[in-house]
Amino acid sequence: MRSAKDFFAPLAVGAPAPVREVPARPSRMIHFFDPSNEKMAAKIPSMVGTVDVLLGNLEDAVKAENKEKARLGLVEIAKATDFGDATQLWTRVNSLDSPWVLDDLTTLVTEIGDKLDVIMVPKVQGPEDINYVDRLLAQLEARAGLTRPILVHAILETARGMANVEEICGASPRMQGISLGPADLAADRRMKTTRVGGGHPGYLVRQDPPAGVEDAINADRAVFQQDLWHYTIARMVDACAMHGIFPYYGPFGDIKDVVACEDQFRNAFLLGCVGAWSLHPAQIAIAKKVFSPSAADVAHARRVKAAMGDGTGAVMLDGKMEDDASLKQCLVILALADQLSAGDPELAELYKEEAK
Ligand SMILES: CC(C)(COP(=O)(O)OP(=O)(O)OC[C@H]1O[C@@H](n2cnc3c(N)ncnc32)[C@H](O)[C@@H]1OP(=O)(O)O)[C@@H](O)C(=O)NCCC(=O)NCCSC(=O)C[C@](C)(O)C(=O)O
Ligand SMILES: [Mg+2]
Repeated sequence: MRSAKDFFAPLAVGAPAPVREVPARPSRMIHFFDPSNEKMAAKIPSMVGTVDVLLGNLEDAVKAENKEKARLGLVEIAKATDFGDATQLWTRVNSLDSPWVLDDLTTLVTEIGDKLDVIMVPKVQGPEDINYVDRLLAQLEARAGLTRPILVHAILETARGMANVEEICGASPRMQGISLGPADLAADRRMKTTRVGGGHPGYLVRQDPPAGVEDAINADRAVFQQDLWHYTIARMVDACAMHGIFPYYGPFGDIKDVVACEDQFRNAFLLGCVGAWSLHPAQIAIAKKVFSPSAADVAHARRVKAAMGDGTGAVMLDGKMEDDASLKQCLVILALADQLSAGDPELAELYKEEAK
């Protein structure tokens, strides 16, 4: 067991000191691209400033024969691109049991460690996986002479990872957040779906048989599709909140179904997630819309704040009781609105106009 006193000590001589608090930077959409795909890679420099996070993916969805090309392609893009303040650069390395991950980490940290904000680690099973990456990153950061630590993001995509999610979140001060990996998690749990995220028409609740009708069992009865991911996302959100790190919905594979994508993203937003992945340019605007509070919510939060004075007691507003706890929810919305509008003049204008 590591002593609490040592938790914030660097894990290698010469490595930068770990962060005490994970920086809360906008990350409404983590935009995935394959650096070995020349057409896709060519678009990346022009996307800087239009997305919160650009993520060079080296793992699944990159062909085995392209793993090295993807790694070197990411190095080239990172060296040639100024990401500015508005866009972060992340990567997803190959899984820890793969033949590629050691070279992924060694090459990326030593070549472009100063440009990389976060390394996403797939298929994390428990805190031991984070401990391994934590020490290795410290050694590589020291070798590269980095002055700020690279943060780590875990993907929740195994049943064991799910069972250990609290320990994973608390395994290192580098832990920045967790994303749901619904496709691998479904396979590992032996769920009987064949999709990348989203719902399923077979997972439903049916209205009771109507009374006083012949053959009531077979009568027309409304069905309500249920959310397959509710338990998983809610547990992930609690684990992240408990450790002061950020939860994210992951990918929505039905690129053409922009309506259901928006619904899935919004469920995650309402439950506490700060962002989702965009796999295709069409999903960027959806994530931006969903993970930025609406102007109406911001205006309402301001009214509650004004009505609540010193923040204690209870008041009536539009027929509803507001008190210390509803004010706290409103302050979450206002803090997010302030954070996002600081880097986005359009949002700043939207929130300002509503306030009038
Ligand atoms: C879905 C695909 C195949 C459709 O690709 P496409 O070329 O067929 O689509 P398109 O509509 O024809 O593309 C239009 C234009 O957009 C470009 N484009 C297309 N996508 C992007 C992009 N992401 N970034 C930048 N540009 C992009 C594309 O190159 C094209 O350019 P063009 O107009 O010049 O011809 C493609 O979008 C893609 O490969 N996206 C990334 C997929 C990916 O990263 N998957 C892995 C993450 S999900 C996952 O791993 C699961 C998880 C968590 O592990 C677990 O649940 O277990
Ligand atoms: Mg996966």
